[in-house]
Amino acid sequence: MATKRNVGDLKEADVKGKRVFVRVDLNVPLDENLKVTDDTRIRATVPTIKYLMERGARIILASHLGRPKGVTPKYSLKPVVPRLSELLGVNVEMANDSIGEEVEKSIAALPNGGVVLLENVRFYKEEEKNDPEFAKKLASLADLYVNDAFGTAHRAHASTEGVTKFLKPSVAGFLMQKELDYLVGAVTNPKKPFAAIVGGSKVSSKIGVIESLLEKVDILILGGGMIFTFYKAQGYSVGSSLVEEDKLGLATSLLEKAKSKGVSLLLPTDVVIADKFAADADSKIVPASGIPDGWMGLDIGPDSIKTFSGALESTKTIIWNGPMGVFEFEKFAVGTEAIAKKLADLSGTGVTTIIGGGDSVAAVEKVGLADKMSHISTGGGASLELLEGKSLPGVLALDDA
Ligand SMILES: Nc1ncnc2c1ncn2[C@@H]1O[C@H](COP(=O)(O)OP(=O)(O)OP(=O)(O)O)[C@@H](O)[C@H]1O
Ligand SMILES: O=C(O)[C@H](O)COP(=O)(O)O
Repeated sequence: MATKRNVGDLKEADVKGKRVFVRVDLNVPLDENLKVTDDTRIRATVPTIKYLMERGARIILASHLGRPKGVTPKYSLKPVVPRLSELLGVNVEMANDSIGEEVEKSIAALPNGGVVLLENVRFYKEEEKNDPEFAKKLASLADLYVNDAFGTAHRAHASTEGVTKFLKPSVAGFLMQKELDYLVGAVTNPKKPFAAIVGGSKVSSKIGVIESLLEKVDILILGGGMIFTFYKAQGYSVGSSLVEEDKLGLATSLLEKAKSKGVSLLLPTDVVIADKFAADADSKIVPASGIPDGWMGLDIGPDSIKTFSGALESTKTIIWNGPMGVFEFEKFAVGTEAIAKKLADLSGTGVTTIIGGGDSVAAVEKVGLADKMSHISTGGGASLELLEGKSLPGVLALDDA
């Protein structure tokens, strides 16, 4: 199925005085005191909401938080309200539910430019079941639908998909549009040479992405825990590094596929190994073929950083998904941070750099380089599915442009 990109535009809609149902992804991390620890997703919703406020819309925000089974106070969206209100410069009203009479009353009393946040839609099991009756109840709250929840667009749930059957027009918000422009745009029509960097823990979770990218890229760089499955498939000893024994054949066939497609597939030539999986492990640098028994590879080595950086210099578009090593341990974050710095430098020279969600975003943020990249996705699972070439139900459900 082709990935849809040309979706209905919010700017075409007449919103003054209208009740606008905006699905956002406010699924943010909270600490044990229910304080928001990363407000990226809250900040990312602001342009769409402010646009609607400025045009006198009456804004109904809906989101999920976590994966609650029924009504669960620790998954309430209340902790999001202070930061959201601060960013928008208005007092966002918190509803005590996502459907029902009380909610309808709050919406009826909402002035033009006012904002109400509904309670976690996943407090109803009907949300994830994409129950049409629940979707209809959500739809009845509003006059039009805006989906700005890119991070949840891979879920066919009542508030992301079902609701569009009962509420028209159904258009994309600005964040959704930006994510599609970068992630679909770059992959379908990249400025060449086009490179992808894929890391993370396991090859099994990235098979779809690697296979899909092999059809499009000129250079594919692999790092992270998955490289040891490739090494073992080539006959190297890998000590106690992470290996997926049942994926050795797959690794070989991916290497062959790259060759037949003329893709330059780069594996690290040296690795940083550790005597245990710990922040304070003893470590040393060895060639890829020289990992002794009892040691495990936790990062790419300096020669690999040099080779990868050199290869990236010739490119015009780079997509990165998944860290190069166990970046949560300072000692093994060097490779990931070096790649982040390289991408930040290349962005400054006009290369399009896209960070496709998940842990690589956390790594880029940790080193303070997020604002240097062309685009940082707010979606983990959603961006992976897009890079795999899949269509997202929350996008398919929107009106065509
Ligand atoms: N050599 C390694 N050995 C073991 N684990 C590793 C290694 N290199 C990276 N990792 C781990 O991989 C994890 C990230 O893998 P994952 O596949 O989840 O990445 P991601 O795609 O960025 O995240 P998401 O799945 O959320 O999109 C990190 O926690 C990191 O510590
Ligand atoms: O964080 C995410 O990936 C999205 O908010 C979707 O959440 P989910 O994986 O619980 O559906």
